[in-house]
Amino acid sequence: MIEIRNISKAFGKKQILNNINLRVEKGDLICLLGPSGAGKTTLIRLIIGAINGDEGEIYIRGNKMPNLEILKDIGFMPQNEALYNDISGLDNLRFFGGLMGLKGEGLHNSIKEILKLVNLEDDAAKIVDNYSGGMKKRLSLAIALLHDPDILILDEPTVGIDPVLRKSIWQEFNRLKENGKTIIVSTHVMDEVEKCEHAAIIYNGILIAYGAVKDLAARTQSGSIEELFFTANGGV
Ligand SMILES: Nc1ncnc2c1ncn2[C@@H]1O[C@H](COP(=O)(O)OP(=O)(O)OP(=O)(O)O)[C@@H](O)[C@H]1O
Repeated sequence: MIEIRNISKAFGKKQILNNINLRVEKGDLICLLGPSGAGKTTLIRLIIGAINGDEGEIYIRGNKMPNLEILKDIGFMPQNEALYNDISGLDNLRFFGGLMGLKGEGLHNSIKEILKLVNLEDDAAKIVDNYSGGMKKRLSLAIALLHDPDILILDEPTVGIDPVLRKSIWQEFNRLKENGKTIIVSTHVMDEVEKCEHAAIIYNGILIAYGAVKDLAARTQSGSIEELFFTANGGV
């Protein structure tokens, strides 16, 4: 479904990603886990074709990225929200929904459903400038989900979101996965990994481990994925 082949990327003299190979099957929910600066966002930007790799290729459904047709079927949530701050949350949803080809009753119903999911029903009419960080994050997630894409690529979607809502959002990711969506979620929070089926662990631009979360944890003495980082860091 999503195939990352031999991807390397440097910014200036700094090598950010080193020969990453990763295959994500349809209907998988995978976590890109890595400490801050590991290269997760860079890998995500490469997957959606926002930047080019120095080496390697990315294929989605057999199509080499970037590909405009495939992009339409991706719901992307950037780490730093790309929202219009001087209009309401509702108008942001209407605008982005329109860009994605939704209109009329379909758009209205999708917005209604999604506002419920991210718990923004009561705040939808407020100007986004007056939203808290968590509310902006939720609106950004709503925009990514609005057109019901087959593929979701979410860069740290739950940062700044309270634990109760975080739980319900993860339940929703699992429900979407059960409905056949393919989801890539980046995080640096260990406990979120356990909610994923597979995890790709990135450390200093290198994919140090990839597999089923249970298998990865079983590889370590403590049974915790965190230990993989300590091992990668020479046991420090
Ligand atoms: N456009 C750019 N130009 C130069 N350096 C960049 C650029 N984008 C990212 N970097 C550098 O690449 C490295 C990896 O950044 P990236 O944002 O991919 O990490 P990350 O794993 O997503 O981190 P975080 O969890 O903090 O978001 C960092 O050292 C960052 O400073």
